[in-house]
Amino acid sequence: MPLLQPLGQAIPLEPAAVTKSTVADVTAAKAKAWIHPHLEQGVDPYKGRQLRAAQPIPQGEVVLVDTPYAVIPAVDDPRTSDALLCSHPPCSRRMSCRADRIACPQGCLGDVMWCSTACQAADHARHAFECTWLKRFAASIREKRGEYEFGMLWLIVRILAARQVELSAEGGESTTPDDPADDGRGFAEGWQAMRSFCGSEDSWSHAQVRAWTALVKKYLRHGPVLPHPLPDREVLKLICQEEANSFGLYPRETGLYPVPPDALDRGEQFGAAVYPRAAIANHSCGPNMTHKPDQHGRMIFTAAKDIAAGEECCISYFDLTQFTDLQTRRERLQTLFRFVCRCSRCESEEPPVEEAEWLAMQDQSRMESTATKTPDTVVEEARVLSAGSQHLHRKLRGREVQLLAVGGAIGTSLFVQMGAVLPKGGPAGLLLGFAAYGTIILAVNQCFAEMVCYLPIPSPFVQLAGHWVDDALGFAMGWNFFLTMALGIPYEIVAINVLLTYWTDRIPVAAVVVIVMVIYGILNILTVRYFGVAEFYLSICKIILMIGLIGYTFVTMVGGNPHHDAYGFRYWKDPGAFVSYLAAGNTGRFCGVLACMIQASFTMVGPEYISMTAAEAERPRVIMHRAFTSFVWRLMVFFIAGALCMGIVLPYNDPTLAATIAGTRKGSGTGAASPYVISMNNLSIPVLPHLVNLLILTSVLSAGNNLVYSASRTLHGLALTRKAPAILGRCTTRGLPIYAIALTMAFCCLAFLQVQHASATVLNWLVSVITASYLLNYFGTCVTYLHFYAALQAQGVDRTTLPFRGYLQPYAGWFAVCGTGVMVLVLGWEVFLHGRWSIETFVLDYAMIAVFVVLGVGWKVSRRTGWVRPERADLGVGGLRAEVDEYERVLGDGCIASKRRGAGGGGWSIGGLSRWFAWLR
Ligand SMILES: C[S@@+](CC[C@H](N)C(=O)[O-])C[C@H]1O[C@@H](n2cnc3c(N)ncnc32)[C@H](O)[C@@H]1O
Repeated sequence: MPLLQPLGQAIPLEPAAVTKSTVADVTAAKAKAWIHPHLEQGVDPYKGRQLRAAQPIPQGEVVLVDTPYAVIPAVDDPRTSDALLCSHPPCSRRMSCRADRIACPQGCLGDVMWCSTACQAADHARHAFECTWLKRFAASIREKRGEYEFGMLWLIVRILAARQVELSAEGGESTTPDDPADDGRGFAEGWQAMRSFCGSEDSWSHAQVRAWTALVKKYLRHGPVLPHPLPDREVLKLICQEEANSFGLYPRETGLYPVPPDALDRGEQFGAAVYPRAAIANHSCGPNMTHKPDQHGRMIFTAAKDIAAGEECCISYFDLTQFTDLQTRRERLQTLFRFVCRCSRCESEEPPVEEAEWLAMQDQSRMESTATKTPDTVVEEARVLSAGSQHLHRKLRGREVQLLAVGGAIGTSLFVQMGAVLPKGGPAGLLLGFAAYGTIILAVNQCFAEMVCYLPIPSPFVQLAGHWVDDALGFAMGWNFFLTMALGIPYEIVAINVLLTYWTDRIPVAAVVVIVMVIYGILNILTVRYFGVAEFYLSICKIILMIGLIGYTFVTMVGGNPHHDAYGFRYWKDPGAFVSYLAAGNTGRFCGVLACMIQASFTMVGPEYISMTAAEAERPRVIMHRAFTSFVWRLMVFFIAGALCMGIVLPYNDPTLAATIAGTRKGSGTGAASPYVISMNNLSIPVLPHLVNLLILTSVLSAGNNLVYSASRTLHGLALTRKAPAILGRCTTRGLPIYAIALTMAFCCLAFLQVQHASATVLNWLVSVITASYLLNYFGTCVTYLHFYAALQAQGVDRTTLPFRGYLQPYAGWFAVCGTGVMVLVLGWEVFLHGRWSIETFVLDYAMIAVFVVLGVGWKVSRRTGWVRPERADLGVGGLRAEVDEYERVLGDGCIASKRRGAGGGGWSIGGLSRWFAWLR
């Protein structure tokens, strides 16, 4: 909805608040519109008409006073309301419930009142036009459609009434379109001005236009109840224009910028109106005019700063005290006004061009299908594609989401790192540890799924924590997520070094780190154009590699190896299935399984990767639903099967594995960290170990590059939402968030730790810190879920109406909170055992908890953020849910899908590979 806010929320306010207008000295109370002599009209190629200063206008001067063409009150209960407005438009004064008020003798509607008999008499002809309509429809529209739609329809009826009055004054003759009733400066008046308003059917979504068409047919058709001359189509156009141009009337001024720290919001809406001249003002998030209605409903624009000659004069369409960061402002404008703001403030805060390149790259893969679409289809798609996605484009299909999510979730840890706990747990301990942690990640997945399917928006778990629990939790989770990725970069660099030593250990460690840093720097600074395409292929490689390794295990265990040794489950018997780790007997076995569970909490990830694609999924609820239900099972197969295979191909006491973990052996070949590669060498298999090592190496290299990109953009996003220093939001002229990239790249330096310490030791350090970050992210998300669940209950929302309903909730949520909470607490359990205290291990395992708490508490105290009570939680997240609902409804009608099918669109078409991955639906 545009300037008119939902009327049902209107609450009477103190009349004194409006009477403090400063314009009294500019024009007498009964005066008509007044335009500053230096104000003129212009045209902007993107925004359309605009107001601008022909000559300077000093701060504090009134720029425009405009009288409403039509105005309605926003009323809860007319008997007690102080928000009633005198129905005679030129008066439109606000009336207290204690004042004498004259009601309609026909009793058409309680909201219709006049302040005096003179106003009633003067308004006779105009009111006669609406009276029958109000009597006939007002109550039923209010009841069936709600206050908001009633307000909109009534405003249209009042516009038609004003037109009728004009026509009778003109003796029934309409002014011709070529006869603009303006004042010599191009400012049209009356109906003529109304018809020049922007806003047509094309500006609104298909579903919205259909809904309005139905309203026109039912309530606004010309006839005896509503004797106007316009055909339905013209009335529909009028609605589109009214929605794009009407003003909400608020007691305090809108648009003071920069917003003073102690600024009040603009108060409760008491009415809505359309103004012939004021509607020409465009929006700016850093406006140079404030606006406020006076006690006669006239709209007053005042210069909030000195306005230079030639400068555009803008107001703010929403309350700047409430919508502060780029994302929420954009969301607001998109939801209510359906345009992307091009003001200088937004442009300076815009995300870097690189992000646009990443999106454009995704577009490339669809060019084939787009080329065959009709212009209609493209327009239709463009109209709805960004719904709820906050300006990301909804273009990813099911299998692309699956591939990107699988690709993000499997990598170094599954191929290499898991082997580190085989000597601690043994093959059965490894399998059990992964299966046990699997139950926790399943519960975590249930929580992610229910919330993300409900609100598939960008970075959902970070945004929703801020909206539904406390902004401080959102802040801590945002930074924690950044750190998870940033610390992952040196982890990948160290892993590259370890994998390289398979071929040679002659390259100095520092040289490897520097070379990789240079590669990442160049790739991230020069271009990201081919980044997504590369990720797509690499994800496929990773999946093929994992399937290949499972196949390798099966083939070799049944004797398909150069030794013709059908070793089967031999290593489960010799040296054994379990290891008694750190203690004898069952206690030791339990400790072994626990160590494997902790490794699993580093390796088994996934729900967050699905969530990160939510805002770009084409049919978000269908795709997310499918992805969450099927993907985790598929992933569990990879992880559980991976744990099983690792325990089959290698005995837990393999000397090469032990030496690699300890970092004690030198010499070519000993850095073959992957248990699979070690096993291939043990079986004297030629070539294959080199190939597998190479494949692992490329996937690790790409993972690090991906992390530099994602972490720097997350940091940039935090800066734009004022959750990080503003300098990190700055971009180069090419739109590169250079400071965010620089800070992210600084984390690479941690990889230099290998110069002093064994690579395996550094890997373990980083794994400890990152594992804590992962777990804290899950913990925060599951806490958010429990709040979401409580809010649904408190607000009477039936969970059966949700797009995804998790099993066993809220118990699964509690299990996930407890499971991840306990895992975070036991991460460093070994140091508490007798004789194993190590300050270094303790700090590495628990530092992230301290960071998380300090971040959250610091933000809470400094920003005085509030804990959101379930009954007050905004489940719609500022209209985003409604946007997604509408988008899904349009898709449900087959609007896009059928047109695409008709156009022969074929999904992700890189080399036709998607056909081979059809099973990833
Ligand atoms: C109330 S009208 C303003 C006058 C309008 N430019 C005209 O030609 O009549 C609102 C419309 O102006 C455009 N607009 C206003 N502010 C804008 C901005 N900051 N960026 C882009 N478009 C804007 C949008 O199309 C919006 O729907």
